[in-house]
Amino acid sequence: MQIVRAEEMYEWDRRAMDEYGREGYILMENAGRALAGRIREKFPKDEKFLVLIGGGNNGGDGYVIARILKDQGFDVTAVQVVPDEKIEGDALYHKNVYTKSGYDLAELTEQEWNRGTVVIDAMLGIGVKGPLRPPFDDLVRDVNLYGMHRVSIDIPSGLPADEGEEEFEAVKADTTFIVQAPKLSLFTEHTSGYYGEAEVVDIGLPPLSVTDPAREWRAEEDVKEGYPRLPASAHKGSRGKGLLIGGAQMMPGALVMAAKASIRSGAGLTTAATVPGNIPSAAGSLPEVMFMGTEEVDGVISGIDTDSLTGKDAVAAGIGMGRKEPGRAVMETLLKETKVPLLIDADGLYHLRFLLDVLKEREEVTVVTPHVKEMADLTGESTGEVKRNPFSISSKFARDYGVYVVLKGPHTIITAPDGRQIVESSGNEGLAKGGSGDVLTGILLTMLMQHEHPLEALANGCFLHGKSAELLTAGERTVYDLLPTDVVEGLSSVFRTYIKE
Ligand SMILES: NC(=O)C1=CN([C@@H]2O[C@H](COP(=O)(O)OP(=O)(O)OC[C@H]3O[C@@H](n4cnc5c(N)ncnc54)[C@H](OP(=O)(O)O)[C@@H]3O)[C@@H](O)[C@H]2O)[C@@H](O)CC1
Ligand SMILES: Nc1ncnc2c1ncn2[C@@H]1O[C@H](COP(=O)(O)OP(=O)(O)O)[C@@H](O)[C@H]1O
Ligand SMILES: [K+]
Repeated sequence: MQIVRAEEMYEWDRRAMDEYGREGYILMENAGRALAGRIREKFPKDEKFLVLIGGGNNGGDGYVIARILKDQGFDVTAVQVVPDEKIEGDALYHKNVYTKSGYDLAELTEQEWNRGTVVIDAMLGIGVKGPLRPPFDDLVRDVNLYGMHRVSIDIPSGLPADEGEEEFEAVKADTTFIVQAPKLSLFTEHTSGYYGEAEVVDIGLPPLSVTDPAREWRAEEDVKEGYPRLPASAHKGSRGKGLLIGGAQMMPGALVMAAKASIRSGAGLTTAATVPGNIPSAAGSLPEVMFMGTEEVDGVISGIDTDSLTGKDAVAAGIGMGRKEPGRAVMETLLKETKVPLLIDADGLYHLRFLLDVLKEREEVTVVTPHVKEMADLTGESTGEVKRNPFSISSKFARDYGVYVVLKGPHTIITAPDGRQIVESSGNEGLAKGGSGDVLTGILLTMLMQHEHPLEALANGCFLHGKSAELLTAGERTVYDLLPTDVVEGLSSVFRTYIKE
């Protein structure tokens, strides 16, 4: 499903009209009808609806919804919250249809606020600009104040559609029925909560690609389709030989979790390279994994035998590695000498910020997997800026350095060097625990070895990781007690439910 900026949504609508011969008022009828259909399915007939209608096309959708719900016998009070001269074009057409149907408009009184049980917010859509002007400033506050179930049409009124906006006041919706395609603000941290439960409603616009390069929200079905099959003739070489490098003396756990995740997610053979002191205990808990000692200074990795890179299908480095000086040279060697896909995570990202010129020179596939803070450190932006602009900041970094970026969070944004983006939303707050990222690294290492296209590999890996958490917390675990090691074990159910033929 395409994710759009406001201007791309307008472009989609414009092309539907200008190039595909669809009339604007018919598109609005279709939109309102589809939205009313979802409202009807969601709410019982004894609800009392208060429809608030603004002065643009969002209000036009509101007129259609109010009419259709009334046609079908629902208890609806409709209020136009702007003066008559503000209603124009397709919205005016539908206002006329509404009034010719014999339906009234009401004044917004205390009584109406108290009578309604569901408020339909069709005041402002993606056309909102700047701080709210009267009467919307008070109306938005009132909608949030009264105890009705709040249903926003397309977008909670006042909320920006795109990323980047810092100051706004908006309806805090319980439910948002998004028109045709999700907007960027559904995925950014400071705005996504305003949508409440969000559902995208297909209003029947012709399928046109309006985002270039593509920006896509992953659906579960896409995962199965793009997942490489495991033939009966598979052997360990064909499933991938991976190398994981990390783990300082005080941090052996990260590497153990990543290695376990790597073999559980299907790697043929995983080798873990770490400081020699960690090997006896780690090897005891992971009999399927091969271990290799690195050079060591002060308990951290200070060098790696580059022969160990030969014969590998992918390499992941940086987890639990520590931030001491010797790590930087190790990362530099890896960037220069790894001729297969190289994934860099955690402390590896810390060192990477001093090696950006080396990164730029590197020609083979490189993946970085930062969370927001690591992304901020890599780019020199503040964490606030990264949170507000995750799409554009990821995209710029990916293009500038020719890398794949996995910006982790509740909605993980995966960007290819050409700017294509996939949003993976599986997972839940149970994953907000030290070690979740290490598990993801192990899974992604395996995915990179088994998929033809890195973008697909990364999206599928994030799906396995997130879905494992979801399935576990739907069953025996809760978001409170879920452990990263559980997520590794939970991979079996994800494969059984979503991947297996
Ligand atoms: N066209 C499409 O692609 C499709 C559009 N569709 C639907 O149309 C919606 C977009 O409609 P839109 O473009 O008419 O804008 P919209 O959100 O109604 O706002 C404009 C109104 O808001 C006002 N206003 C703005 N800022 C304000 C502020 N700060 N404070 C106060 N007022 C402010 C502005 O007032 P003005 O500046 O003119 O005084 C004007 O009256 C979209 O969300 C979806 O629901 C779908 O049906 C199908 C595809
Ligand atoms: N609230 C959340 N909802 C969904 N996924 C989450 C949430 N919090 C964290 N995650 C996921 O958990 C992982 C955490 O990675 P990271 O921040 O590197 O953790 P750590 O460094 O502690 O291992 C990422 O894949 C991220 O997408
Ligand atoms: K709205």
